[in-house]
Amino acid sequence: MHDGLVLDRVTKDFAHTRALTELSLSVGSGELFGFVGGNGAGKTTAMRIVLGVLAADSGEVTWHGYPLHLATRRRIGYMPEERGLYPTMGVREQLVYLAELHGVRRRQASANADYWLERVDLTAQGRAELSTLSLGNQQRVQLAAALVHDPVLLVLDEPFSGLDPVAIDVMCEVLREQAARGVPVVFSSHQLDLVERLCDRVGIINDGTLVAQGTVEQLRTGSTRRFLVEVAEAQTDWLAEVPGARQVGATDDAQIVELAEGLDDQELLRTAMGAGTVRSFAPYRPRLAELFRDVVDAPAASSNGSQAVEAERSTV
Ligand SMILES: Nc1ncnc2c1ncn2[C@@H]1O[C@H](COP(=O)(O)OP(=O)(O)OP(=O)(O)O)[C@@H](O)[C@H]1O
Repeated sequence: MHDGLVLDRVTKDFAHTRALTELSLSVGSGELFGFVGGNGAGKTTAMRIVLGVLAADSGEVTWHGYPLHLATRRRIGYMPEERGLYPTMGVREQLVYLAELHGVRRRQASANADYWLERVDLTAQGRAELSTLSLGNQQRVQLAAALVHDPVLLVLDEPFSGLDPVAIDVMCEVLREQAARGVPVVFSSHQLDLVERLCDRVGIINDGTLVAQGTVEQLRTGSTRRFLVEVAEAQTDWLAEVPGARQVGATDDAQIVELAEGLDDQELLRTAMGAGTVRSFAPYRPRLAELFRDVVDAPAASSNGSQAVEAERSTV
């Protein structure tokens, strides 16, 4: 049995599109899981299936080892991409209403609404109609709405979009806090620097298929075919002496070298040492943004999602 949320080989077709193909991922208790993928990759569809807004064509969603039923779904804190609050209703009034809708008693609902309004720094706007708030502040209300009923699971669709830097910090703090309380937190984002900073684990989805899943560390160290090589006073074009090696990038001081499959990295090192003074030689650890581009640009990697998932690392 797996604790927390599990999606097991979830597939979803729309009329002319396969949105998800055997998507499997898990988010354990207290884990912050970042869900990244290009536009139309299938993130929102997967989240809607977790929420029960959409039904999967096949596959299963479980919670602590059992099918996710309505009572648990009511206890999910959800921030939908299309932000579904009531524009003409007062801010505080709707937070209380939403908490009650999720089964919280009136007195507690009021206390929770006040608490979350303060946390997102909107106490002064509590009586205002939602639509009179700026978009970023409406987004802060969305966060409060996702949390006002003390959720057991948080599912947030692009929670950071449109937030100012202060609100981003508040969001990060709140997500970390919720995870520390044991709540599994899954959120999608295109801000990969934030995902990298914040998440325990990351899943990369491309065209409805999960192409990599693992800790940021696992993903970054996964591509051992690339090396950072710094050779001082090197003869020009020393790399040409190593068959199957090519430069794919550079930093200020070093070359990023990719070795073809099956070639010996020590051969690369020996040639580098013969060419000049080797100041550094290490596996190259790409940033998440770079990994993402590589994974999304590689058609072969995306065509076999299950293999990539089992490997728990990027295939690039
Ligand atoms: N209700 C729908 N009817 C038909 N096709 C849909 C529907 N909802 C989503 N799709 C299609 O399913 C695919 C996945 O869309 P989805 O919204 O899940 O992607 P996403 O990863 O959330 O993208 P974005 O980052 O742009 O929000 C897309 O090809 C989309 O056009």
